[in-house]
Amino acid sequence: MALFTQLKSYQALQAHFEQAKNLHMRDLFAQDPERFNKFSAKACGIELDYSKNRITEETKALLLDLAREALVEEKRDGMFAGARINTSEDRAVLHTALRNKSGNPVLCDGVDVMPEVQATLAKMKAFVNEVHNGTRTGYTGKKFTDVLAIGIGGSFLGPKIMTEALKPYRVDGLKVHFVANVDGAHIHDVLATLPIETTLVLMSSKSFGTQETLKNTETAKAWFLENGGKFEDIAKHFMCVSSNIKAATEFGMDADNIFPMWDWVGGRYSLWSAIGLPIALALGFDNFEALLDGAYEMDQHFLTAPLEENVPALLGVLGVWYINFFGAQSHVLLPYDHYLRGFPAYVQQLDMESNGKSATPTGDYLDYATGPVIWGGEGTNGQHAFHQLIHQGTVLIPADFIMPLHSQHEMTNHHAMLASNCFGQTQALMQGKTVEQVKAEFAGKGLTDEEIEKVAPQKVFEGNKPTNTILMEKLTPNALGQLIAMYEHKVFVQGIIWGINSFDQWGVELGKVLGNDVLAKLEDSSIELNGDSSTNALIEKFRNRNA
Ligand SMILES: O=P(O)(O)OC[C@H]1O[C@](O)(CO)[C@@H](O)[C@@H]1O
Repeated sequence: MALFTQLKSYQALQAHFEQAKNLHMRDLFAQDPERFNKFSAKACGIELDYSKNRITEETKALLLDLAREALVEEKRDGMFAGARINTSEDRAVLHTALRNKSGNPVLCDGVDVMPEVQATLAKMKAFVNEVHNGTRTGYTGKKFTDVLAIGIGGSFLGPKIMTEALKPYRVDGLKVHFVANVDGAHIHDVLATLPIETTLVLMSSKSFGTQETLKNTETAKAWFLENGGKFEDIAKHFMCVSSNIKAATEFGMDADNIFPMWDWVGGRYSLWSAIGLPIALALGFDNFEALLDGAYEMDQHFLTAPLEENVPALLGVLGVWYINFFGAQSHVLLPYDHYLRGFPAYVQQLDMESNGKSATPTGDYLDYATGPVIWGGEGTNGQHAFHQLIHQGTVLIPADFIMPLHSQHEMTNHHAMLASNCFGQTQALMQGKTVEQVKAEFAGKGLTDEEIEKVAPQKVFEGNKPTNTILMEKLTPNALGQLIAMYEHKVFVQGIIWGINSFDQWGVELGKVLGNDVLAKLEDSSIELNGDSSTNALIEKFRNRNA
């Protein structure tokens, strides 16, 4: 397969870019009252307004040619059908099977994975219901009141952020707490609030080999044993989710307390598996099912909608337009919903761990940009902080504004005010403010021409800043499932266009290996310091910190 920049459609886009880069969206809107209708699309419950992008109909057609030439549709079908597209780990990529509601089999190496998926969902459901109705209790027979969920990365962000996002749907009587960081401060503070007799510890680690998670679980176990729990009570209080059943059993997990997952589920795509148990415990199994249903609906849209109306595909190619032609290096997510405030951090792992790559699966180094820096924060707070740079800074930052039309709490006029800020921001970013408008504002204020000349450029907004507005009726479990799956598929589309493997994460490995080497040296001062002078000096400082 040719590299992205060698594709015919890439060359066509490059030629088109030379004139498209000079267009201003202000003019494009003025010329065409139908622009919103032409550049908006619907995917199940999600509506995408992408009219405030620096594109024409020709740009859209050329970008979709690029997606077609890169074989996005064929590779999408391959992923859903269990092709081993994660080549460096020789794995299929089948998170979509975890929410497959079609009743059809999904084959991985000729074996249908659906019976195992369904059996695990049934086990999760039974477990969640037993915890909720009190038939599964702690060692003193009392109903569980708290869950301590331990995990990191994909075994933490999804469960934590989605539990937060769906706060209004939480069941009463069971609090879910998360610990990820190996900084002892995190688990210290959480354990201090937990009652031993009624706390369930749920450890999530696909590999069962992640240092932080193992350490935090050992600490939780020690806390349990030191505060009244007995060794024989551990099985009542400690559960885990892992694809490494052997390591989990060796660690002391009771075989019945292990929820399986599979190597064809990537960590950052795993909240749909038993990794999502904290979500199900916090919200009830029906709400977890609704999250899966929403993702399934988005899967169907991604699989069947023509690219011209395919929301994840459109988001994907628009990102490529800014990254590879305009040179954008970051992309900002701005949820105008307090409960979605953690969502940018979720998409940050999803996108950056997937597409932060610089070589192809066939061994070519890339000479073009791939995944951008993903960042963001909740609106309206960001408007009073970092939006300044998006409006008037020197770098181009495409933005996704995410806005539910209904609030979870219809407080007087709050929601109209929130929406007005969201829509007003995208309008300001698009149209900007010309120097003529600025000068007209000075008229009659008694300023000299010289003073006006000095101040005016600082008040000019260039505008022409691209934004997508992503609307949904309300942030329900179903809508959230759709939203997450939409971003998963956007990331997939971009990875295919760039010709990279979006499903491995070798970039995190070196740090883990060197971290273990350093730990040995910190714990045993007889080990010779044979690294670079900086790392040696830092280790020395730590070794001597009590001297
Ligand atoms: O679930 P595990 O195996 O503990 O891994 C946790 C996380 O670590 C990573 O490998 C990154 O360090 C992520 O991809 C993964 O989600």
